[in-house]
Amino acid sequence: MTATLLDGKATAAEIKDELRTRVKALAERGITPGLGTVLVGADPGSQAYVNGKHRDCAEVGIASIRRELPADATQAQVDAVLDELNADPACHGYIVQLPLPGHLDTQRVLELIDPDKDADGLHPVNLGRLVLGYDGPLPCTPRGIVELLRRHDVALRGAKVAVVGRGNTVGRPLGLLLTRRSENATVTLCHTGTLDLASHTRAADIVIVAAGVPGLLTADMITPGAVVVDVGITRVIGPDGKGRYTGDVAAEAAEAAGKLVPMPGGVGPMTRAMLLTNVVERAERD
Ligand SMILES: Nc1nc(=O)c2c([nH]1)NC[C@@H]1CN(c3ccc(C(=O)N[C@@H](CCC(=O)O)C(=O)O)cc3)C=[N+]21
Repeated sequence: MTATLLDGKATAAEIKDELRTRVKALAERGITPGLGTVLVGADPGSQAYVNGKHRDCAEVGIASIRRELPADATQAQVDAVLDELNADPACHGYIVQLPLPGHLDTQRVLELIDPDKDADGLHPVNLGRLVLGYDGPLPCTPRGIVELLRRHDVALRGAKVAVVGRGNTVGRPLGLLLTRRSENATVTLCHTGTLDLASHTRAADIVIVAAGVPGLLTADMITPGAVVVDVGITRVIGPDGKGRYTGDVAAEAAEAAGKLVPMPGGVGPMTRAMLLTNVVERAERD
């Protein structure tokens, strides 16, 4: 069997079309949504991601506010940029590109973001709102996964979902999102240390792998026909000596799935579309 691919790139393009309409409606009210990015250092991967976000903004009519600091920026310099964006009425939401250089305090930085401008939905206040079931910006990758499944009629209500990975950006908030009353999935939150991990993934209708371990999910770990979502994105050096990104789902597991959200072309483009959505939603409340 060959899995049906759920095309995140095409779905993200649909969402961007919808956002373009909403941005036009905002323009009639004299509002231009603005997304800020803060990049510290010159890591080529991070630069590429940030460039992608600004391209996305241009496509839908969101204004880009770009702040770049050198790799040796002091904590005080970073703090000053966040103070400035928090105070800037043209900036409806912003993100600080992670990971930050090791000498900076990531927790402090994330806590300095005004929770109402937290386009990533990763501020402790917003993760707390998610726990409590209050409204707030939702984390982009979990929201993107739920939106992609919804738009492809993958039922969550009553589904058994195994999430592999308990990180703060994907696995843990995804478990919270999927168990909300509006989704009503039954979630088993696993990690690479879970005893007999395969027994949990085999029992699931939907397996979402976000562990950052290339090839972790093998064919014997799923029930044939299951829905499989690959969230892994790890840079590896190929046999040709060139760098490339690889997911957490082994090729044979991708074959055995009924539906597959692939990497690339799946969760990544949806994450970016949800970042734009968070900013437009915030601007609509102006
Ligand atoms: N504060 C913060 N927020 C983030 O959301 C954040 C971050 N830091 N640090 C790094 C990770 C990684 N990330 C990706 C988003 C999209 C793709 C993506 O669109 N990938 C394409 C392939 C690459 C491309 O075509 O550009 C795909 O999967 O098809 C990848 C990775 C967001 N991150």
